[in-house]
Amino acid sequence: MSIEVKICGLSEPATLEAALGAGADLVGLVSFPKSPRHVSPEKAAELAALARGRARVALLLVDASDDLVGELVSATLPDVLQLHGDESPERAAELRRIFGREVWKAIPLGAEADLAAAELYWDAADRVLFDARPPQGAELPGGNGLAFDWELLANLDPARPFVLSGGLTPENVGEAVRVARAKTVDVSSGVETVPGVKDPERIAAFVRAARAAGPF
Ligand SMILES: O=C(O)c1ccccc1NCC(=O)[C@H](O)[C@H](O)COP(=O)(O)O
Repeated sequence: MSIEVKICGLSEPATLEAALGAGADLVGLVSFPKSPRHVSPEKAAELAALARGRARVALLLVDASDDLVGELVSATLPDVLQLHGDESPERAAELRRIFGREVWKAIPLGAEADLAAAELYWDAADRVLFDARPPQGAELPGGNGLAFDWELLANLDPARPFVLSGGLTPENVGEAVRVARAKTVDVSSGVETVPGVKDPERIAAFVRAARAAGPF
């Protein structure tokens, strides 16, 4: 099975097309106003329509209300709700039940002890997305371009459906996949020239490098 690739934080039709053309399996649309990748419901609807039938669409949410989730789901018809805030297992399960979408829960990893949090979500969510724990006081809960020690995942039950994320780049994704034994990878900063500006060549290079790394 080839490595599944998600390109996150797409905000313009041209770079979304670049991700689709590169063969991304999923595209991520961020709804978080503090993010340089934030898109309005209208822009998200435009981008999701371009992706439909060509890649799955993940909606990035941070402790969003039912009203906001409902507005965004109606606008984008996403395949995945990725929860990147402090959503509890109960909230994750509730959103999955209400909106009938796959739910991925982001778990910040800084040390081995952080893995325990993932155990709470394997039933409540469809996948756990391991991302680097942001520094204290960071503006963003994700999209920081920070990597964690991939060895932390080396002993994870390979049957667990997880996504490897955090500080990945075209240059390091191969090693990351092999060390973490990841089947799915996710990137945002590593395919940008400046925060929020995706680079088509780096997107293509990332997809190529990820595909070349698997299957292991
Ligand atoms: O990307 C953002 O700006 C963002 C903002 C708020 C919550 C989540 C966000 N991104 C979530 C993602 O899935 C990113 O791809 C993931 O955190 C990895 O980011 P990076 O380390 O920049 O590749």
